[in-house]
Amino acid sequence: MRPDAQPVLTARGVFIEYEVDPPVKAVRNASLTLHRGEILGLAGESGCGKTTLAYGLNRLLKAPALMTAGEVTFHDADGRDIDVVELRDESLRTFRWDKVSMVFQGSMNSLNPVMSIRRQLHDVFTTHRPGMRRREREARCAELLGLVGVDPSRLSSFPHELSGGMRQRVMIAMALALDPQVMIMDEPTTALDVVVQRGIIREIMRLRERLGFAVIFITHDLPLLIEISDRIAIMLEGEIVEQGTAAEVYRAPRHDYTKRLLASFPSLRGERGDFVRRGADTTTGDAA
Ligand SMILES: Nc1ncnc2c1ncn2[C@@H]1O[C@H](COP(=O)(O)OP(=O)(O)OP(=O)(O)O)[C@@H](O)[C@H]1O
Repeated sequence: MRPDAQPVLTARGVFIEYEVDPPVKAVRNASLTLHRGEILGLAGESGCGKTTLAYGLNRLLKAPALMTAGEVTFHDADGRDIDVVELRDESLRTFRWDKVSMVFQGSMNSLNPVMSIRRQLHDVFTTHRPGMRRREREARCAELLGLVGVDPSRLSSFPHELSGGMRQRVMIAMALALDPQVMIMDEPTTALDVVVQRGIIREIMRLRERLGFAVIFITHDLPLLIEISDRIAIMLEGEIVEQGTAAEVYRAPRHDYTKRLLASFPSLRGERGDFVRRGADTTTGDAA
């Protein structure tokens, strides 16, 4: 984490329930702070509430999920604080794409199969930047694809003509389109094979360096988080039981659950950063 980093998103005392019978208390008293430009890893076993919390932070919860208590504040780059829980309609829509965007595991399957990549990327701008001229939009769409390692000639392709990894890169390009200050990534590469995963994660790290957005990166893959995160929050049964720098969590875990989680990954050796640094360092043309 950069030592002078200011908070960009804070959550305090968040409780989220699924109002089913009996009710499921999926998130209990969760508090976290995301600083500008940092990567906060959120780890924990399946069902501990990671996705529910992420949806809560981005106001994507749908019935029967309900945030029953808590505060979520976005600290905008212009100095304003935005009460995320209070956002409605247009202001909520703007917030979601402009300020905070999200990439999730199944994102790549949410591309419209009968629309070209060009049209889908252009749509983001026609909706959110109606004043943008066509030529400028086209240039920006090509630039975005280039940023995520997909050849801009792919603008003319349809989703089925791209590999899963390329489709997920397109979704990351879309999430980047409006220069968000925060990206929430929920298992963004889990459905992809390991080599493709590595390429995409390296790309995300590079983009973060270049564009300066902060990331909440959610996964049950703790070794990966230790490699890429500035700080890590560990979730257990709806609660955040431990938060610290990646080095603290790795070297001196405090909570029993964190210790068990670490012990369950015998591969946890080597220096931090190996994962991202290993292998080819640049991406040219199409990536898988
Ligand atoms: N629609 C729903 N109705 C009732 N309970 C739900 C619903 N969706 C999720 N839950 C429950 O809420 C809890 C948290 O689920 P959540 O998906 O947030 O966990 P997770 O940590 O993201 O898991 P995974 O790593 O498997 O995605 C779980 O107990 C889950 O069964």
